[in-house]
Amino acid sequence: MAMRRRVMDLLRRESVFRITPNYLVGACSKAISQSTPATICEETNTSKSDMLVDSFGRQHTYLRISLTERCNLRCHYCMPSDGVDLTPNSSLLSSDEIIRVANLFVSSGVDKIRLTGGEPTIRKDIEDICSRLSNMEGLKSLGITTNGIVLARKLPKLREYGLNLLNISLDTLVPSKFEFMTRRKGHNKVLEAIDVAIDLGYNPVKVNCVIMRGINDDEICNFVELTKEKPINVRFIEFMPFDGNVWNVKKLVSYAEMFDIVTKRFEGVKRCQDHPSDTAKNFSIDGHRGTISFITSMTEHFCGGCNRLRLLADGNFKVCLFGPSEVSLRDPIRSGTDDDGLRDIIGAAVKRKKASHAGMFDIAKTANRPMIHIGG
Ligand SMILES: Nc1nc2c(ncn2[C@@H]2O[C@H](COP(=O)(O)OP(=O)(O)OP(=O)(O)O)[C@@H](O)[C@H]2O)c(=O)[nH]1
Ligand SMILES: C[S@@+](CC[C@H](N)C(=O)[O-])C[C@H]1O[C@@H](n2cnc3c(N)ncnc32)[C@H](O)[C@@H]1O
Ligand code: SF4
Ligand code: SF4
Repeated sequence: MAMRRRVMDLLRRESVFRITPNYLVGACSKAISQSTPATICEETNTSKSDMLVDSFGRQHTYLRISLTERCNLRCHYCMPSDGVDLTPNSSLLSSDEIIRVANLFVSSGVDKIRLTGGEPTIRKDIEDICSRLSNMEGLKSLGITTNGIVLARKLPKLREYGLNLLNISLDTLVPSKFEFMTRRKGHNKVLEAIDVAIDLGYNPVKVNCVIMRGINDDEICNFVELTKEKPINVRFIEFMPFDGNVWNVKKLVSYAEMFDIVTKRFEGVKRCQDHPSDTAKNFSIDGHRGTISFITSMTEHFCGGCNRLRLLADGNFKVCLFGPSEVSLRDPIRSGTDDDGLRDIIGAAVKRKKASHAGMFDIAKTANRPMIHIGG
């Protein structure tokens, strides 16, 4: 039975990955480019549906799926110091439920899915989920955002199962600071994961770095230095407020300030052409193999080009990272609602999406979930 499923998987994958079957991409030789999603799937004729267009005309094509509320780290900026309430396992979406919901989105025009969490790599059925998602007709990119702790070991298989976008979070190059920021050990494992990802051909490997004043703002130039030799994209992220993360405007280092720090030290910093739905403002630096970016959610939001929706591990659907409103898809699924009924619920929530977030001071006062529940 297992063998039959594997053969069926391979056959299906071959028919989806007609341009470059993923398992035929040479392990080290061929880059998995984030800008050429054709390496994972050819263009399909998936129709875009009104369900995913909001009242401001934004078409949502990117679904972030949180696979778990659990994590093997405890980052101060994400996880409240006294932990979070965990949803009982029976109330989390099963892999079949995730695939059913993802299918609804992909058949309505979503072409990019990112897995997140908590820490998505600790979910036991992650390989099965990746394999089933990457086989979906119409899905062009399947990504993950991960802390990298167990990635070096798991990445070859995940890549084989269709994972073609990789963002790894690393906030410091100093091991003792890593232990302070994450309340756990493992700095060397994250560095190893970045190198394994480069060797496997992910290009660029995106490195997410949340900058907090007095904690790691002194390392900005060291991270930029890293892009000289490594083909990575270091993304400096403005610290954002979420429930329990003791955000404070004094700890926020703005895009303007970070940019100033970088350009005072490095010459030849040039703005790249960004995609309208990018979260990041991207820059190349003369003579560097890698690039740098800034994610400016607080001081220069990018809501006008927003194409993102979120499915949380407990089955709640969230149309905005900072919007408190959520609607359960799990409950209707478990009470027998058919696909049309689910589409109605999703479409109505999308239509209620606001034009932009409320501004950093209002966000800081609004009840939302802890970041670890939302997944970024
Ligand atoms: N304000 C805002 N921030 C976001 C959104 N999506 C992601 N982020 C933040 O951007 C940072 C990086 O998130 P990632 O998980 O790497 O996702 P991404 O930036 O969409 O990644 P790419 O697909 O590589 O562009 C995190 O701090 C996220 O919380 C969004 O829709 N709005
Ligand atoms: C919530 S994590 C989940 C995925 C995975 N555990 C990881 O850390 O990459 C997703 C992203 O959100 C970022 N993040 C978490 N809390 C944040 C905050 N308060 N402000 C800005 N980014 C944050 C993390 O650095 C990470 O890149
Ligand atoms: S940022 Fe990621 S690694 Fe850190 S606590 Fe949150 S979910 Fe875990
Ligand atoms: S804050 Fe909300 S509207 Fe703005 S980019 Fe993020 S998810 Fe989209």
